[in-house]
Amino acid sequence: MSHAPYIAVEGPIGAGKTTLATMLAEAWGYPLVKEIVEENPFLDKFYQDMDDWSFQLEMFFLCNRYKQLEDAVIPRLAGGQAIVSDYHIYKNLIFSERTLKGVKRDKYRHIYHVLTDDLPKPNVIVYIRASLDVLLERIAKRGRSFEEEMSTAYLQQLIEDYETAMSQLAEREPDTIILPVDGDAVDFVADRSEFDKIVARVKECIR
Ligand SMILES: Nc1ncnc2c1ncn2[C@@H]1O[C@H](COP(=O)(O)OP(=O)(O)OP(=O)(O)O)[C@@H](O)[C@H]1O
Ligand SMILES: Nc1nc(=O)c2ncn([C@H]3C[C@H](O)[C@@H](CO)O3)c2[nH]1
Repeated sequence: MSHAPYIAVEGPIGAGKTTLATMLAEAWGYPLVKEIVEENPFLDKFYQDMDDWSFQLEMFFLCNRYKQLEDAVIPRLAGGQAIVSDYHIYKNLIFSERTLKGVKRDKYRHIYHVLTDDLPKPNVIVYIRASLDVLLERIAKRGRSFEEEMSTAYLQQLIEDYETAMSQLAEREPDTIILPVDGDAVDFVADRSEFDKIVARVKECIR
C-alpha cells in the first residue's frame, strides 16, 4: 500500500454509506470524514430546479470535499494513520456528468481534474449496491424534506451511473480495490454477523 489505510464507502443516494462508514470507523477507532449535507445551501434549490442550480451545487460539493481531503485526509495519511470516509471524491464526477451539460460540464470537468488528480486515492472502496425500491424506502424513512422532490428516474439513472463509474474506476485505478456489498440482501445494521463479514473483507484488503 502506498499510504496508511484509507477506506471509502460509496453507493447511490440512501444506500447506507454514512451508516456503514460510521460503523467501520467506530469498530476500528479511526476518524470519519462525513459528507456535509445540512449545511449545504444549494441542495433544496437543486432538487426544486436541477437545471438552474446544478453548477452551484456541484461546485459547492467539490470545494467542500477538496477542503475535507486537504484538512483531514492528507495530513492523517501523511502521519501514517488510517481514515474512513463516507464518500470518494470521484462521486463528484458521477453526479456532475449527469446533472451538468455543455460548457458548464466542460468547465467543471477541467476544475475537477485540476483539483483532484494528485490527491491520495482510497485503498478500498466499499461499494453498496441497492435496488431502486430499497433506496426509495430508505430515503423516505430518513425523511429529508428536500429529497421529496427527487424523481424516481433521477435515482434510477444514478444507480446505473454508479455501476458504470465503478467498473471504469476499477480499470483506471487498479490499486484501489472495490468491494461490492449487496445492500438489498445484506443488512449490516440489523445483523452484526453481516457487519463482521464486511469488516473481515476490508481487513483482507488493507493487510
Ligand atoms: N442496511 C440497512 N438496513 C436498513 N436501513 C438502513 C440500512 N443502511 C442504512 N439504513 C437507513 O437508510 C437511511 C439512509 O442511510 P444513510 O444516510 O447511511 O445513506 P447514505 O448512503 O449515506 O445517503 P446519502 O447518499 O444521502 O448520503 C438511514 O435512515 C439509515 O438509517
Ligand atoms: N448533484 C449532486 N452532486 C453530488 O456530488 C452529490 N453528493 C451528494 N448529493 C446529494 C444526494 C443526497 O440527496 C444528498 C446527501 O448525500 O446530497 C449530491 N448531489
